[in-house]
Amino acid sequence: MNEQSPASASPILDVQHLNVSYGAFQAVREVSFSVYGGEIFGLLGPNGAGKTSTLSAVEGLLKPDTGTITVAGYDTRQKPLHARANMGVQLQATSFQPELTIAEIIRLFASIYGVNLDDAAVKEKLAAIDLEAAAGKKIAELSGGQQQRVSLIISTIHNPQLVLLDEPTTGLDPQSRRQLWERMEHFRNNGHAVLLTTHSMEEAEAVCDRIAIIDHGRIIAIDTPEALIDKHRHDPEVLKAVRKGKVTLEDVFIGLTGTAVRS
Ligand SMILES: Nc1ncnc2c1ncn2[C@@H]1O[C@H](COP(=O)(O)OP(=O)(O)OP(=O)(O)O)[C@@H](O)[C@H]1O
Repeated sequence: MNEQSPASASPILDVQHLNVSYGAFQAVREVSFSVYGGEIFGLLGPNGAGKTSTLSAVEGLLKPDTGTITVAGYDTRQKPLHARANMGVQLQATSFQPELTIAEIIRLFASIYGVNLDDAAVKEKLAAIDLEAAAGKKIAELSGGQQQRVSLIISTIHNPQLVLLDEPTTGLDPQSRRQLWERMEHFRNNGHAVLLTTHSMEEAEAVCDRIAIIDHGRIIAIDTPEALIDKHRHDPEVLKAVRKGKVTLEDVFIGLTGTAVRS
């Protein structure tokens, strides 16, 4: 497995031997991976594989049974506030105050993070995602894609080293999806680390520098999308999954995780 990234020597996110349970059910089993600065890392897996549980443990929303997680060198259990200050988490539109305008919401979150944003800075942030005209609107007045873009601005308002995105492009049209990809690439190119979950193999191939495939709570492969395709292109199960002659990441994914629909 390609555990090392050439981008940077010490990881911004380091997850080691993570185990997460809900009562007697173990959802995450011995999951270990690292995400480096200058890298977009994708967590892929069938429904119920344990992706959101892993992300929630990183975010500090649920307590792992065992394992260590460090963000920018801070252990999330020993130094939760330091770790939290170095990560940006994408919130759902329902988390935003419905009575406030977009500009007010951005200013509110900026003040929570101790970031001073004047009118011009808010305008600049909105302009960067083509939402200048939405400054005076309420969140419910925006489309799903526009809401996702606002959410991304807010999650990165404190310039965190790590950005965590749980299925950030689900339901977006190709234009909105590409704009979000560009924002992710912008963070990556500025040395930040991006961790995202996705069910889109096309997305993983297009933007992820490395991916981990997780199934039944365990990581079964970590590598660049290209290396995974190369390594598994002759596997019988992958060849069975090929649809139009050319082996894709989705064929490899199906080859490795099987065709059974998860309950
Ligand atoms: N709060 C909970 N209580 C009990 N079981 C849970 C809870 N949250 C998740 N699970 C179970 O843990 C397993 C992993 O769920 P998780 O949401 O992490 O998967 P996922 O890979 O994000 O799935 P999806 O792609 O469907 O979002 C699933 O079997 C799920 O039913």
